[in-house]
Amino acid sequence: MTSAIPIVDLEEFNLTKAPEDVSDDVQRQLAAQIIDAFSTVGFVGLTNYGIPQDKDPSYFKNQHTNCRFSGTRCLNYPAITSHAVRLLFKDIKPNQIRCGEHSDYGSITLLFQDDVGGLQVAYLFNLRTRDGQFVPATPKTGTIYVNVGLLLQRWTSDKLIATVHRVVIPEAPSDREKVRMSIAYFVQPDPDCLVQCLDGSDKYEPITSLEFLKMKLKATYPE
Ligand SMILES: O=C(O)CCC(=O)C(=O)O
Ligand SMILES: [Fe+2]
Repeated sequence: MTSAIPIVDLEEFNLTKAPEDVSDDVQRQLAAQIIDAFSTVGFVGLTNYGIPQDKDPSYFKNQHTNCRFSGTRCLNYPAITSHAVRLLFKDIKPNQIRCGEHSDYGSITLLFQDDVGGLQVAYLFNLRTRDGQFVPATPKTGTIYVNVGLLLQRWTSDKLIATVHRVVIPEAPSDREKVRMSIAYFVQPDPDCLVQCLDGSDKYEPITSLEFLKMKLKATYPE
């Protein structure tokens, strides 16, 4: 079965203007269309990867009926001109960080990136010791990049490992002199969904989706 991926036509929103010159209403309409598109695409193609055969294929879909706790983040990484480099930085080191290494919290993340590059994912040689190295997640036109989140790792008792990723400043001056934009949609199961190991093991304590999200947010943003 194929499902059409909704298209948000940015032309309508005249994004050639500076963000402060686009009215709040237009920005709100655009955000609403993007969120709507993400929640329509929903939870794609996850059955059969670490998910027991006896699970109803709609099992995950049924745990994602309410997108109120899923989040959208629009990221704008400013251009770094040679002039700014001379003024502000002595030099830009290879792999200088723009967004530090982390894994996302939810079940999956759908990420749209432009063609500037810089996103890297950890390729783990050894899952136990977590030895590995960062490799580029090169942008491909017409594709959505998907991360496995920490909650899905817990759900599948580590059969699916949460993607460790980061964003670095591109090495080529022609790339870092461009603005980089990405849009991430963090898919979160329904708040009261009880996430317990699908293989029946007790590797992780059962926890509701909302409790897990709260725990992660609290650790990231302590009061
Ligand atoms: O900007 C990107 O490509 C990645 C952003 C990201 O990983 C995040 O917001 O969690
Ligand atoms: Fe992320």
